[in-house]
Amino acid sequence: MAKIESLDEESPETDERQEDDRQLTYADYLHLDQLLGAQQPRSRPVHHDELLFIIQHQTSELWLKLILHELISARDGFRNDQIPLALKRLARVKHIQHTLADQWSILATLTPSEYLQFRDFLATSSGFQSYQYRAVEFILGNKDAKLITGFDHDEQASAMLAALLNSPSLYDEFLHHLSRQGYPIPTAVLNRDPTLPYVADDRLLPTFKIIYTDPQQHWAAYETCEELIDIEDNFQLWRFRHLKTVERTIGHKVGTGGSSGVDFLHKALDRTFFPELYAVRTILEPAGRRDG
Ligand code: HEM
Ligand SMILES: N[C@@H](CC(=O)c1ccccc1NC=O)C(=O)O
Repeated sequence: MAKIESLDEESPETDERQEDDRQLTYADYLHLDQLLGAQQPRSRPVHHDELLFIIQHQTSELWLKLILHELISARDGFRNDQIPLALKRLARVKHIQHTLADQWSILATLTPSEYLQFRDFLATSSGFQSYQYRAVEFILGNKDAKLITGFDHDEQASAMLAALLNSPSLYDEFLHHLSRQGYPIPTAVLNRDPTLPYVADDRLLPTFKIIYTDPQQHWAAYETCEELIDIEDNFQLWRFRHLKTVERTIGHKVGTGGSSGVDFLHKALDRTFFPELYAVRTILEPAGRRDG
């Protein structure tokens, strides 16, 4: 993951760093000059509300960066059978997701009339080109190799997306973990091509039914399944709030990214990352009526 793991690549030797530390200020540490210099409205004359639009997106990208960092670590946790660590990571992801969902109310103060006054200056740029958003979708299992080609001009983004496309998703690693714990997981699921979108497999349902029918006996697996459901639930809330914000701002106009806009975003709501965790709800029965 080029972007994530290169954070300390350029750390100076210890002596040099101690020298620097004596003068380190708040602004230095946080690179505020770069951070606060990165809001550059394109509208002319500059429209008052473009700053809101830019900051809403930049803060979203910062939180997406942290979500990705935590999800990669959670996936490692599953891979190494470290469930408490994975759950710790997912707990933080859920808090960030709440912040991201709540933050839509700030953008909702942007009226259609205001947005239209600077929308043309955005030209063909679109949230569709957010590679960190795509990376989060990939690690959660919503893979689509076609979507990588849009980032050919950005070597680091392409490398990160290719790495995530070609490696198992969070859910793939969870299923491998369950298999190592002795839960029956079909070989076809364990050996699936990780570059393809995950496809629901009903043969997993008996395993999840066992876990959900007797949580006390299967607590770690049960708790983890529910954490994953929370993550998907929160993700869907973000998608829904995005859709409703888009609807109140541009109605059914086509998007700057060339899509149909609201209708396109509506279809994304049908995507599920963990299909069997939802499907198991339908086949659950009250305790005492356990047929297996
Ligand atoms: C008034 C504000 C916004 C409007 C009108 C808007 C509109 C749209 C539209 C129409 C699309 C479909 C692609 C296209 O044709 O452009 C889209 C996609 C997208 N937008 Fe926004 N958006 C807004 C704010 C945001 C914000 C704040 C974010 C945060 C990062 C965001 C992230 C995304 C992402 C990630 C996609 C791709 C979704 C997918 O592929 O499933 N958008 N947006
Ligand atoms: N797709 C939006 C434009 C838009 O929202 C946007 C433009 C540039 C950077 C981020 C954006 N946000 C989400 O799509 C539109 O059609 O108005």
